[in-house]
Amino acid sequence: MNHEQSRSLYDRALSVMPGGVNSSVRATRPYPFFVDSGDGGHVVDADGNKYLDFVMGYGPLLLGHDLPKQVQSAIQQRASEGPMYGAPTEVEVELAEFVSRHVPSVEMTRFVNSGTEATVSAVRLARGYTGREKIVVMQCGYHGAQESTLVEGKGDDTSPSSPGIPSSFAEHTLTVPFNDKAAVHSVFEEHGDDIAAVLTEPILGNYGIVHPVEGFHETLRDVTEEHGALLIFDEVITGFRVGGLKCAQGKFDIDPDITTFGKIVGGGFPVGAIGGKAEIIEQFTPAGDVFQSGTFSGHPVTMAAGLETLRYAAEHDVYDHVNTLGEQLRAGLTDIVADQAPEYTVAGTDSMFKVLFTREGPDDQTGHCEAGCKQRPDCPRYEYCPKNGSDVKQTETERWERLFWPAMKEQGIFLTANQFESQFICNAHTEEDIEKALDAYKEAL
Ligand SMILES: Cc1ncc(COP(=O)(O)O)c(C=O)c1O
Ligand SMILES: N[C@H](C=O)CCC(=O)O
Repeated sequence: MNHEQSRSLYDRALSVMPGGVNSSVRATRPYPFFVDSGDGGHVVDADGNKYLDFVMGYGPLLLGHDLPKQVQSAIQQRASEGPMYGAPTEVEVELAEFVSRHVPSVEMTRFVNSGTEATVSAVRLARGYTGREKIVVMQCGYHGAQESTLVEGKGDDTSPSSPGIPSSFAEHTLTVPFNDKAAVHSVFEEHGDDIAAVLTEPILGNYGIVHPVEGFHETLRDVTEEHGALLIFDEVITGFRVGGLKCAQGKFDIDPDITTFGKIVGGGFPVGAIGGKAEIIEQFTPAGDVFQSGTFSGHPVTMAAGLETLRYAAEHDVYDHVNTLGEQLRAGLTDIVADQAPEYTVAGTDSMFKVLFTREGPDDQTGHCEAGCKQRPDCPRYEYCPKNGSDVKQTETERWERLFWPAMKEQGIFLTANQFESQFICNAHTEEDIEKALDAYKEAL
């Protein structure tokens, strides 16, 4: 493959943008390919190379790159009527109504501009509502580029995970390993009266994919209720992808107090949202006194893109299609892995998937999971499946980034270069695409 144009664009980018990119995960080695255009389930780079795309913008593109006519027209119509006004519009109300109709726990929604903004506001809201300061997050969970959750360490021994964040932020953030019910009980025994909320992704999608073990979310729900704390589900990735329009909370039958959304709910445009029980969401200004505001919030073009994307998904068999392809791909990967790299783990559900380069360590802590890593107790390798972010951290990152990812790229398959990020299937993908991907995995593995 020729990459001359990308190489030269990267050289230009490096002199005007830090690291040559606007989000760190895009800085692939030795240099990223620059995208010229999207085409259904594919992207085409500046040198004319075409890749089968399983990054899908890191999740927002449920329908793929060619938006259906009804979505395109709604976006163009809104943009042609002036992009935004600093006054409310009907389309915001319609999207909030749609979310309330479909997502079991959501009565009211505040729209913002990114997943990060949504989790920042959700944490502030939980603190304002409960009058408490501490939050509990999962080790290796990701909630965007926000001060309160960029922490490392265990329990109450936490520190910021990036320079530039005062340690006083981390003082208020406690961590537990995902899926560790005992750690959840113990953090609440010690700090229960000070904890405003537990914030978790329902499925770890940024250090994973890691599925919840049976009863983990129920434990979070029970313990938070018992101690007067809130349960916040960060559905920025899983929202309107896992569990269809009901989201992951519908699939797992859990009733969080607050849910954060992003990605798909904006139909490919910058978005975030905080939804939940009216009594809680109404604490946001101007209805309540927890300050929340934003020039671009509820942007009409974004709202139109999100609404028409979700309407399209509701009216067509989008979830059936992407979930069926997901099953097909995970089943094929499970066979390939069993044959060629039995220590690796195939993870995912619905239209999310990942092959984790788990190792058969000296104490045999990780290993290939025959049931597609859904943490099913009947899986013969249940005990070896990664249960939390630390298990995933033990995987062979260098092998993924230096050998596997380039080998897939050379075969025209675009995966996330960072091995911890999820891969996504979109409505434009076909069975032939899945077959092509499986052939490439077989070759590259
Ligand atoms: C679970 C989760 N929460 C929050 C965020 C932050 O969203 P954004 O990148 O739109 O700020 C992301 C992804 O970036 C995410 O995966
Ligand atoms: N981990 C992030 C979201 O899921 C990756 C997207 C980004 O920050 O560019």
